[in-house]
Amino acid sequence: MFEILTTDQMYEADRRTIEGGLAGDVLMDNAGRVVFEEIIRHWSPRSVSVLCGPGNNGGDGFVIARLLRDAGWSVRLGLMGDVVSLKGDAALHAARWDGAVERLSPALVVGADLLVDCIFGAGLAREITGEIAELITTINSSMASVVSVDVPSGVDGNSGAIWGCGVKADLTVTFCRAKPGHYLLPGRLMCGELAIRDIGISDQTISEMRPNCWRNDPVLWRAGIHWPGLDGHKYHRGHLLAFGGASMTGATRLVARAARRSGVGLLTIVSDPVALPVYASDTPGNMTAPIGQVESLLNDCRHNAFVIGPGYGLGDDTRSLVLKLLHLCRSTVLDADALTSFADDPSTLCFAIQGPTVLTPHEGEFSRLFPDITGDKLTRARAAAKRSGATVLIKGADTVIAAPDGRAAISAADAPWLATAGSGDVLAGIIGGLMAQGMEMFDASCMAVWLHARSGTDIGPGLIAEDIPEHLPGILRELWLASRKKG
Ligand SMILES: NC(=O)C1=CN([C@@H]2O[C@H](COP(=O)(O)OP(=O)(O)OC[C@H]3O[C@@H](n4cnc5c(N)ncnc54)[C@H](O)[C@@H]3O)[C@@H](O)[C@H]2O)[C@@H](O)CC1
Ligand SMILES: [K+]
Repeated sequence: MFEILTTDQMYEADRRTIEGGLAGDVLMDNAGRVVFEEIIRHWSPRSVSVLCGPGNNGGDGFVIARLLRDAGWSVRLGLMGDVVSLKGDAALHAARWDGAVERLSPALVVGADLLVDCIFGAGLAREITGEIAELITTINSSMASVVSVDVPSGVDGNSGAIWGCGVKADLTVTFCRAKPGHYLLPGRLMCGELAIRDIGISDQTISEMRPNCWRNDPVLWRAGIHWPGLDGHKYHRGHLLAFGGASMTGATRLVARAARRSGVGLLTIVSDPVALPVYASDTPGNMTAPIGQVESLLNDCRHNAFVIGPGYGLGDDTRSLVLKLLHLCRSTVLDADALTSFADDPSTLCFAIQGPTVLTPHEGEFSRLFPDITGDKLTRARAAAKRSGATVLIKGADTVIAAPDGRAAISAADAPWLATAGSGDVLAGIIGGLMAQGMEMFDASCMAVWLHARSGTDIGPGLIAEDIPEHLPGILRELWLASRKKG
């Protein structure tokens, strides 16, 4: 259930399922039935208005209305357009509804305790205007609970964008697999609780769609974790070089702490000599080295991973050091100043990326580096990954991680507490720490985002960035114990 399908993939899965022998009207009946089940699971009987659009999303509404009425609920149904204009399975299920069909209007909202939003689903293709826009405004300002079918009407299933206006749901019931728009902002904010329900489309049909986008979950990357063996040596767990700024020392101290908590064997902070005492006194396990020794440090290939950018400072020196690191083709995480230093010349950065490299921009850094790449976050992350050859992670409440080969994951975590100073530095440190231990760049990025988000939800209000590394051992222990049980 972790795959995320585009609306076209979902249409194709429906088509193949129907071709495989499950009639379309049965599929629609199944769809309506799972929504009905979710409704009776969430609410006791009350007065319901089912709001149906002109397509198959509306067709689902006729099934839901029938099942609710058969269960004894008081149901009104409104339809956009005429019943005679309905086609295919929607027409068939409309014929099975023998209650009244009202005109779809704000009048249906009055007196209803529950609204079932079946206006538009995957077929929404243009801006919502006029009467339907007014209806949506009325829905959103009513006191009634709202269930959206497939997607909240107005939300684009592929991008999460809103076509003019959108229904704000308490519960969204979607079928088979989620779509990007369920997790990408602003769509995600419109969904409320998300229920993903099986309607009879097989797992095999889904795998034939070759999905390459997932909700970020341990299932994706847990097999790629490099747990130390009993005979493990610290050098088997990598030696990360974290490049520290001369004045903003807090950022790299957080990078270092997070990398070490993620399990890296050794860590050296390399910085201007002026700041070394600060780094050296931070915690006894950190090693330090002056930037003047960088050549000899880099000649030692046991230094197998680098993190540079947080608090490092902008400019030519940063740029040339980054290019020197990239030339070595070792695991490299570029964040903050290491990215912004290339704002005037992003193609030089992209050209230099040959080895396993992760870029971790927030939205501002992303647009400075890839000003011509537009669209939703998933599309942009994929385009930037393809162009640069790096794994690109665009941070935010809906963090997207994209690999150059097109694979992508979207974080579905609910951790607003992570929006705090230093949180991004910690994330860069975890990624670097996992890559130093040998984890593949996409897996390491996904795992780091997940650990970071889990820490955010576990710690909750009051979280400061310093808390996150300290929280990692408990979560890692859970993952480790789970891996031993499976083995
Ligand atoms: N066999 C299938 O394909 C299944 C489809 N199902 C449902 O079918 C839905 C998709 O159905 P459709 O492809 O018919 O699409 P929709 O029902 O989402 O909407 C398409 C209709 O809305 C109109 N429309 C689109 N944007 C509009 C706008 N801004 N203003 C006014 N009219 C607009 C289109 O002209 C078209 O008539 C899914 O979301 C799901 O709910 C489910 O029943 C499961 C099975
Ligand atoms: K809908």
